Amino acid sequence: MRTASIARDDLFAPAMLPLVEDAQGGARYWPGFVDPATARRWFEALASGADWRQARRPMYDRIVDVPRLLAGYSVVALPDALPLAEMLARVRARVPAPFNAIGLNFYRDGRDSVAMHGDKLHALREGHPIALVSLGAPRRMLIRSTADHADRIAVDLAPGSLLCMSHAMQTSHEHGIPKTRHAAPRISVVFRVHPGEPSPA
Ligand SMILES: O=C(O)CCC(=O)C(=O)O
Ligand SMILES: [Fe+2]
Repeated sequence: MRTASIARDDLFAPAMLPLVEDAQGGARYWPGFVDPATARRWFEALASGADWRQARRPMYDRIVDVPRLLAGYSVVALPDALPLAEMLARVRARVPAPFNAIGLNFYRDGRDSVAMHGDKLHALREGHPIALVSLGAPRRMLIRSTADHADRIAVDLAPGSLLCMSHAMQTSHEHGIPKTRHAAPRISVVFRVHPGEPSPA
């Protein structure tokens, strides 16, 4: 397993780290996408102001809580009280895609997680990437090849970082945030291009 971990104050840290290569840009990671004060301000505003909900899903013969809180917004109806329009503009300046949907995940502690998965292709417009901003405490993401699970990368997603994953990678690879012993709260904000929704100009 390769591990991509970069200290925030590492003067020699690269601005962008390629994690996976493919014809659509693969996975690229910007550890210092925004400054720490901005990342803190975004975290506080979203933690207290987003419309968090506890989703439930069937697992075998039971209904269980999804192990994290979720929120979601269309970019045509962003609440003024949240910094999502500002975040969208910053993300689009780095990753120019017509993002029209924003999904948020709240990992309250180390027990919250997301299982290894590829994002659902029917919910993504062909050819467009996914951009993911991390806020709050760092958490480790695992990325592995769907064909060869031993081919794995671990990246410690830092607050204020941006991870961009190609559309093609949602079938060639899986990603997830495993449970961990100790973790302070983290929010991830995921920008996607949904097929059925209007896109901004
Ligand atoms: O929280 C993360 O960094 C990953 C979230 C994710 O994979 C998803 O929302 O599909
Ligand atoms: Fe995902």
